[in-house]
Amino acid sequence: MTSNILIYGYGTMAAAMVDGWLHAGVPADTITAYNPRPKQAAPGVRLVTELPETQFDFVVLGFKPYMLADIAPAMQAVAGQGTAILSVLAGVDLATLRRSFPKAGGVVRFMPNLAVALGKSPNALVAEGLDDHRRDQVTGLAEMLGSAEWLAGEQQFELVTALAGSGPGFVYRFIDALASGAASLGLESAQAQRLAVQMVEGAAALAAASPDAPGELARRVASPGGMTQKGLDVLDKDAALATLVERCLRAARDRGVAMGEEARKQG
Ligand SMILES: NC(=O)C1=CN([C@@H]2O[C@H](COP(=O)(O)OP(=O)(O)OC[C@H]3O[C@@H](n4cnc5c(N)ncnc54)[C@H](OP(=O)(O)O)[C@@H]3O)[C@@H](O)[C@H]2O)C=CC1
Ligand SMILES: O=C(O)[C@@H]1CCC=N1
Repeated sequence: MTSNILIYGYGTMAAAMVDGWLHAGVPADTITAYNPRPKQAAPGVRLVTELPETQFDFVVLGFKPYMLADIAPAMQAVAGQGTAILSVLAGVDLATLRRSFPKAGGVVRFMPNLAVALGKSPNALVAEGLDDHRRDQVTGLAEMLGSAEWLAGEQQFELVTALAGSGPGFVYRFIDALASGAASLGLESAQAQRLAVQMVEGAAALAAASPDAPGELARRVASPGGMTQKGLDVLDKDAALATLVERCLRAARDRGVAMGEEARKQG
């Protein structure tokens, strides 16, 4: 792919996407990163602190959602008819993006997670105004970072963001809880953390490779009358874990809806 890409706001998420694209073979000299303050960019990537005056094929919005209304006016020069806007901004809907970039060729909500750096992120996508060629290119850019998960509509985008975008944060909490629980029960803490991380990596790889659902895999781990079932009984009592996780996803989703509302009012 020879398209040129502007990263607008080179923070944690955008830098991880750049790492993923470089790892997948995107030439570094096709990527320009704009950040208002100087930063170390990935090798070969041009980092600028003044916005270039040229137009780009893709512009990735990598700043915080609440900044959109202040930033968009200054961006019109880089986002013309030939530009697709790729927004990772949590909560910000297509209509707000469209209003913010009326001259752009199309707008895309592109929701990744930090595993993009390893090419292992599910990437949720919805778009407006893209022609078929651009849509194929967006699919290709997403697949380089993991997978391209086009959604039929935008209604559940905040829930998908809570699950697949925020999700690593929730899994890290669970890994932490496993490690600190084992440490409280007597295991050396660095060893507990190592074991917890490797166990989750293997368990996720097995779930990804298996045709069976996670529930069935859990059943297989739990030998009848054995240890695992006793542990699962604790998680399952009064649907404790399921209830907690649903509350967690609802809270994250509702915050996304609220952030989108704020961006809509400002825009
Ligand atoms: N972190 C994650 O896992 C995920 C994040 N997202 C989304 O990614 C976006 C960025 O989040 P994240 O990377 O975590 O946050 P960061 O704070 O790491 O990144 C924000 C970036 O925006 C830059 N910035 C600040 N002001 C401006 C400006 N006026 N113009 C251009 N850039 C500016 C910051 O520069 P400086 O550091 O110099 O202030 C920084 O590089 C958010 O919209 C979030 O919703 C989506 C999915 C997952
Ligand atoms: O916490 C956030 O708002 C962003 C969206 C998904 C992950 N991080």
